[in-house]
Amino acid sequence: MAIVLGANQYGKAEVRLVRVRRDGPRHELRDLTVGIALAGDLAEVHRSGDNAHVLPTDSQKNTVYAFAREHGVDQVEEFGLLLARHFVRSVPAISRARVELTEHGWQRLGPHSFQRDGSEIRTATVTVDADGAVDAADPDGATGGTTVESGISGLVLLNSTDSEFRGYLKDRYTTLPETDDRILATAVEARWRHADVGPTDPGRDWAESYAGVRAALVGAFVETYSRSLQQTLYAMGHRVLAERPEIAQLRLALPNRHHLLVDLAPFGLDNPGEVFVATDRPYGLIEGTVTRTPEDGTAAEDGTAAEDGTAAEDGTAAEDGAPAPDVDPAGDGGPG
Ligand SMILES: O=c1[nH]c(=O)c2[nH]c(=O)[nH]c2[nH]1
Repeated sequence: MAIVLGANQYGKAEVRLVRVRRDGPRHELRDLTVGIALAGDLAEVHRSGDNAHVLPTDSQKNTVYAFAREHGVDQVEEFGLLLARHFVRSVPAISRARVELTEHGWQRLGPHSFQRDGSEIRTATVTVDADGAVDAADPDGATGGTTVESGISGLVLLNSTDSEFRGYLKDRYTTLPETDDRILATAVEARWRHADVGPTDPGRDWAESYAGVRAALVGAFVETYSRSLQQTLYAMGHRVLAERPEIAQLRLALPNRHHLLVDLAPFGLDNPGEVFVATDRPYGLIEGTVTRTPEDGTAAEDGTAAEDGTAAEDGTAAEDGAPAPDVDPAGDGGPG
């Protein structure tokens, strides 16, 4: 029985980049964490230690900083495409580059003063393979080889009413009381894939798209009378796909940040939905993908539609499926 090298990739993780634009007295700040993973013809370094095909991860890190200086940093998707295309085009052994970007927000306090935003972060994962790295001047009609997935994490939302949970299945272990009025709170973890990003597609308005998706998610959460967080999840995903034609698919992971009504009777007090304990664990975790039905209508309608969780066969780790929620020890959750 032969022993062979399987999937492999390598790169620099968690490159911390802060870019200040000082064109005038009013500075602009971008704060990113960038991860790079390169895959391709890398068998020899694993077998014999021959490094001829290996661009050092140190060089990859330097490229991030150099590109930030040379090209600036505006939209994370754009910066990711720049880097991913660069590695596939310039390193002969590399046939696929995955660049993961996380943007940490800062609010302006003054012309050169900023306050770090709360837990909300914007993300992008850009993957380019050889088809996606064709010469910009001569794309030859190619459209494959590039995927851009944008996302948001840590968007904490709360409705203090218009949420109920009742009529659920009960077995001998069910103790949860039904409720027709509860707090519904979650920290939205969403990832969405942009449709048809071609190999030379430079021209999207990523900022407008991100703002639009975020607004659709928030709008649907706020406006949906919720009978379950599952219903709210689907309403959020549905709103995004209905309003944003550029989005092909969206995955959501919604932790149910349980808020339990405190029993104040021992103190001779009533509690008409006013005093809650926000529990942090365990918490319900509601996950789902919302996608477009193909023209032939073959998509499963029973919630079993493919989730892109299939193993990649190109020597790279599969990374899809519903996004993992931010498991923040300080986060909320609970049994209710
Ligand atoms: O919206 C909810 N969905 C559930 O599946 C569930 N399960 C539970 O205990 N509470 C809730 N709430």
